[in-house]
Order: sequence, then C-alpha cells, then structure tokens
Amino acid sequence: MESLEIKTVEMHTGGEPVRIVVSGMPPIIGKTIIEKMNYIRDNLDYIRKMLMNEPRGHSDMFGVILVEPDTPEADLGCIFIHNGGYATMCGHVSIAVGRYAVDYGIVKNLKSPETEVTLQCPCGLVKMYVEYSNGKSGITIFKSVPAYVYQLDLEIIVPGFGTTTVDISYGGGFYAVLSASKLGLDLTTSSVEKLKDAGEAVKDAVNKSLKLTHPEGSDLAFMFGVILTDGNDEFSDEPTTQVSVFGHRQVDRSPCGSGTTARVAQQIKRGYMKLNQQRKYQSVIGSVFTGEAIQEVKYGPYDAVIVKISGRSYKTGTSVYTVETDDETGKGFLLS
Ligand SMILES: O=C(O)[C@H]1NCC[C@@H]1O
Repeated sequence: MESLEIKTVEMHTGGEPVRIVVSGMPPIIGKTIIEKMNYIRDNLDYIRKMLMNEPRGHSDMFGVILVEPDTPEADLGCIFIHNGGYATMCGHVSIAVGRYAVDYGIVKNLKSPETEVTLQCPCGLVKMYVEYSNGKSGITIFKSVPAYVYQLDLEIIVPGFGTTTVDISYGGGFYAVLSASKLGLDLTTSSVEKLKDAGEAVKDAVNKSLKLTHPEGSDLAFMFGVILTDGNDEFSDEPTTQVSVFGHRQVDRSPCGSGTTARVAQQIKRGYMKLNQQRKYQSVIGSVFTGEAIQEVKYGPYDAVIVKISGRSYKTGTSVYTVETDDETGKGFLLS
C-alpha cells in the first residue's frame, strides 16, 4: 500500500466527476477487458475504494482505470469505477476520456474538425468523435453498443412507494426507466435523498422480479441503475429532465450517457421518437446531453438501435494519490 503512487487526470462532464487513473496501478492480469475488470474487482478493489471513497473521493465520485485494450481497433481500455463497484459502460466518462486521449497525445492521428478515438469498454467498443480545431478539443460525441428494450411494463412492488410499472432498457448497462410521478415524486421539488430512496427501492424491486440475461454473457447481465424522468417523453425541442441513481445511492450530476442511450431506445420502442430525431436530455443540475438513434440493428434476439450522444467535459486538475501503511481510515470509507 505504502508504495502506491496513483496519478490521475481530473475532469468533469456536465458536473459529474471523472477521475482518470493514468498510472501507478499494479499489473492487471487478464486477456479480455471483462477479465481485466474482474481481476481488478477481485484483487485490486482496495484501489477503487481508496480513490472513490472518502477522504480522497466522496459518495458521488466516479472514475476510470485506463488499461491496455486487447484489440488493435481500440486506443484505450476503460474500467469504470464508482462508489459501489464497477460499470460496464459509462457515457460521461467516455466523453471525458475522448478529450483526454486527444489532449494527452494518446491518439496521434489528430484531425479537424473531429478526431476519432475508440474505447474498449466492458460492454464493447465505443466510438468517440472529439471536436478538434486550432489545437483545441471540445464537444465529444459517442456511438455506443446496440441499445434495446429488454422488457416493457414490468410490474413491481416498490416498498414505501407502491405498485408501479417500469421499462427495462439496455444502453451498455441495464436501467429501469420510469417517470418520477409514478412514485409520487417530482424531479424539481423532491429532495435528492427521496430520489435516492426511490432509485434504490426500484432497483431492489426489479432485481426481485426479473432475471436479466445478456447476449454476451452473465458479466453484463445486471441492473446498473434507475432513470427517473420528468415524464416528458413526447418528442419536443425542449429538454426532458432525468436523474440516474446507481451504485450505492449514487446520483448522476450529468444526464447519464448510458442511461440516455437506454432511454432513447425505450422512447423509440414506445413511438415517442423516430430515427434521426435529436433530443436534449437534461440533468437535475441543468447540464445537457443530446441523444439520437441513428440506425436500427439486430443484437442477438433484440431489435436494437445505435444511439449517438453528445456532451462536453472539462479538465479540473491532476493529482497523485498515496496511502500510508498505518492509515486505516485513509483506505476509504463512505458516510452515507
Ligand atoms: O454517463 C453515464 O453513463 C454514467 N454516469 C454515471 C453513471 C453512468 O455510468
């Protein structure tokens, strides 16, 4: 532990933190990206706890450990980390890592007006298009893995909130999507604590009533989060607001890239949106991503769509993290 010296680049996307681990990790064993994620989870989880939890992080911290990809198609491999564990996809991090790859010389073939970066994520390859001109990077668009609805109108009993229905949709991770009003909540007036309670309760309820499967195996088949929306599903030029609750009662400050991907697939399936219609998705702090389904594809047995998301990230600093051997508290704790 004492010899750890983890170097990070710190960014945020739409207010959601991105702690990018760029060096200092012990060797990571594994051939595939999933094997690497599982190796870190089983052998190096103390590093996630040290970087995400207090006193170096906080209960809403998010990050990524950069690893060697196992395919020449990818520029970087991404292991996404949060307060409770690991994510198979993360849009807000991908948006930041796209800029990082351009600004820190990871990608050599810089092109204006946009430079392509490919990330290997546990869910698959994610293609980034980073705005780049006059030596400056900017807005990043990503095209994720195929997104699809797993089940519409799943009935669940949510303790403390009643019986309701949710749609289960996949955007690189599985989300339950529902209007906050179905739980008697309002995204503008309900407290963040109440939204966390609801998110946790919905996730538990879905886990009790549904066994998820995924065409590429069980490592991808778990409920990642809950998207509570303002219910404004009909297409409009106005943004629709949503909040993603995931991990250990963690609340996304950004509109949530993978959650937006899942919601676009759900809105297409329900006929609220059409292919090539671009919509604005707003977080509870007012940051905005755009989302658009650009192509229909078949994914295993599912009718899926390829979704394009755009957002903007910013750099906030760099850090070097260490831990002293006798510092038990400094190994990481959560207060909530
Ligand atoms: O943008 C996203 O996809 C995410 N943000 C935090 C939780 C999700 O992974």
